[in-house]
Amino acid sequence: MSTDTQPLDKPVPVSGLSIYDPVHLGIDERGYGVDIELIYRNILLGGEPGSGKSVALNNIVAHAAMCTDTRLWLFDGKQVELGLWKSVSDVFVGPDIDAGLQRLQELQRVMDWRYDELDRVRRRKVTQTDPVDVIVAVIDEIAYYSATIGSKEQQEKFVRLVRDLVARGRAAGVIVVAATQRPSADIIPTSLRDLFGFRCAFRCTTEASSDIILGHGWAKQGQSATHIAPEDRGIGLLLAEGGMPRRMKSAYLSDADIYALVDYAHQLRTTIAY
Ligand SMILES: Nc1ncnc2c1ncn2[C@@H]1O[C@H](COP(=O)(O)OP(=O)(O)OP(=O)(O)O)[C@@H](O)[C@H]1O
Repeated sequence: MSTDTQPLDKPVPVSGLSIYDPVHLGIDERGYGVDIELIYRNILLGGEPGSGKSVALNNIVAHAAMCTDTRLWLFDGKQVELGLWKSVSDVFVGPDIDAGLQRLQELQRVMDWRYDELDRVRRRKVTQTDPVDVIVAVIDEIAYYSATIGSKEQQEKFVRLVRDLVARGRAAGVIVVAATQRPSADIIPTSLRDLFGFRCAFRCTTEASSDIILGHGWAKQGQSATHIAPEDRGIGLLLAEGGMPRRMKSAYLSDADIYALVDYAHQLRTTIAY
């Protein structure tokens, strides 16, 4: 008889991931896994409605939720895209610009405080051995806060705060993951786009909008998300700083998968003090 079964009254041991581990996004055209090193980076995802941004985001959120060294801050204007993760998030902001601004300002203060601490101990960045949790801030959909709800002043403030977090957050352990279904110059100005180390363009209707996500000139070189067929949901061009866009298909997590992952993340976050 096997002796390695767990008595039912004993908690099942769980172990978590780290945000310093590569994050699995999907597979490329040759069938190789697409994993990204998100630590010290930010990622922007864009594409037309229904092109697969939220499915891709869920992979990143799933990884972050499984991490015992990560805080999850979710900003979801539609509430339901990231809503399944709400119970394991540390902060969840719905369609409320005041709450969005308040939380971003809080995050900015955390970042500034961390830089003061780094400066005090003469260090450049937080590392895995520091007793500091990385904060992953996921914003879906960025245009909802920057162009749809609130006053113009509030929208501009939201963009200013996001820009500052994307520009300065990385070394302080603040990672921004942002998605938009409106890849236009007013929503994603070049100065903001260029701060994202990873950019992923899902299907776009124009070469201009594909370039707004990936960077100017890629469409002319044949790298355009307009080439992705409308029925190819979940396929995108992933660009890593300094590289070539890589065609990939994101991994798909069904709602049932997400429920199971949320349960697991819940167990992790309540049994492992972090
Ligand atoms: N990687 C994938 N594998 C299989 N199906 C996918 C994949 N990505 C997307 N889909 C399908 O496409 C649908 C739309 O995807 P998703 O919700 O991610 O789009 P979106 O770009 O976030 O849309 P919106 O901008 O309207 O929020 C999904 O519900 C799913 O059926």
